[in-house]
Amino acid sequence: MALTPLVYWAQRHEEIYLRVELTDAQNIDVHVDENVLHFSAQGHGAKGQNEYKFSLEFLLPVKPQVSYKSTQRQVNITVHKIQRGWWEKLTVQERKPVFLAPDFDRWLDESDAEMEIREKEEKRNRLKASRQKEEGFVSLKTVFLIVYNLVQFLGFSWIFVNMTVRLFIIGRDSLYDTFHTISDVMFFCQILASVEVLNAAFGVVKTGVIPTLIQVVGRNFILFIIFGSLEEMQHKPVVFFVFYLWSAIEIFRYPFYMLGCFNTEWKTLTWLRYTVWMPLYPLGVLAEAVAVIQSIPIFDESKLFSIPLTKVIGTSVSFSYFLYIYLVLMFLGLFINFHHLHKQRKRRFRTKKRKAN
Ligand SMILES: CCCCCCCCCCCCC[C@@H](O)CC(=O)SCCNC(=O)CCNC(=O)[C@H](O)C(C)(C)COP(=O)(O)OP(=O)(O)OC[C@H]1O[C@@H](n2cnc3c(N)ncnc32)[C@H](O)[C@@H]1OP(=O)(O)O
Repeated sequence: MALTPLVYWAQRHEEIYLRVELTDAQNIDVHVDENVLHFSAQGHGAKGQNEYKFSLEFLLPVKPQVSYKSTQRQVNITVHKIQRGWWEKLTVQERKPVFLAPDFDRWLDESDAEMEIREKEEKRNRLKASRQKEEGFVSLKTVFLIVYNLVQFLGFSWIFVNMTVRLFIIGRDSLYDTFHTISDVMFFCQILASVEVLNAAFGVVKTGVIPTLIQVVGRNFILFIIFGSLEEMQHKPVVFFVFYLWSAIEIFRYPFYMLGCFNTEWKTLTWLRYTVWMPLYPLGVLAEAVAVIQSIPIFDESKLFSIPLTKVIGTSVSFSYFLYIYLVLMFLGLFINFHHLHKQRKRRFRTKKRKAN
């Protein structure tokens, strides 16, 4: 004989929740027919293992589609009201069916339910607003990076093309006045490159702060201290080699970054960005080392940046001591950045290969 299970109910403005107390329910049949919910299942209820059944005629119209979920301990049924609203009671009968009781775990009165809706809506709005803010930030960041990379690309392209054309037209003589023709743009690009350290530090781009700092500080030291402060250095051919090697990588690196901002890739450019540094980096460090070595006697003679000591010792510490230390640091910097670039190259080509598989 079919028995009636215990049924607990609660409501929201749009739904009715029913909890049927049956463990390990099987052969469950739940449907709504002419606004009456019919339930039948086999399971373990108040009267042991048996077949359990019940019907409920709802107070107001509900949608015929019902959803239910059976767990080890109970069957949870959700019925959707056709019209949003708060019901005074669940069924049309005058007297509440004996097997039916409020589900106090889910029970809310009308004002609590409204509060719940409002809270949900507020949460949704907050989530939407934060997503919009994030999207706004992402697009602002992308515009900033595009402009930055474009300016650097134009600057370094101007340097590279200008030096190449001058080498072809003037020949070897062009090596001696590189600083006077190129340095203004180089100063501009290298000062601007300091932004890259901030980008790395604040997570604007996914890269390490140390390699970027080494790159920016290293180049600016050569540009401002070695070339910028010693007029004697400015006419030396080493300026040409340093500037040429610096700009030769940047004419690939910045357009590569720019395409990345548009989520686009040009394979040849990617290959050039992650390959050309291999010969250029050691050559660049070598050229910078030559410039530092050439500047040592000039600093010794001019005593520029030397540290005066007290009269007792009667001498000063030449800046060249710092330059010897710097030469060691340069090769340490070369090692760190070579390793970093090698890692970036492997990561780039490994992920590419994995995507292709
Ligand atoms: C701590 C104080 C130290 C004092 C040190 C004194 C010692 C100095 C020694 C100095 C030696 C320097 C010698 C040097 O000047 C010589 C030369 O430059 S010779 C010429 C050859 N040089 C080069 O090839 C190096 C060029 N430079 C670089 O590659 C970078 O500056 C470097 C930081 C070294 C490496 O770049 P990065 O880490 O950024 O690698 P990725 O390009 O793979 O980028 C990583 C991801 O970030 C995205 N990204 C980076 N920047 C941007 C950007 N501006 N816009 C958009 N996106 C960017 C990039 O797309 C990568 O993302 P994803 O992987 O998702 O694609």
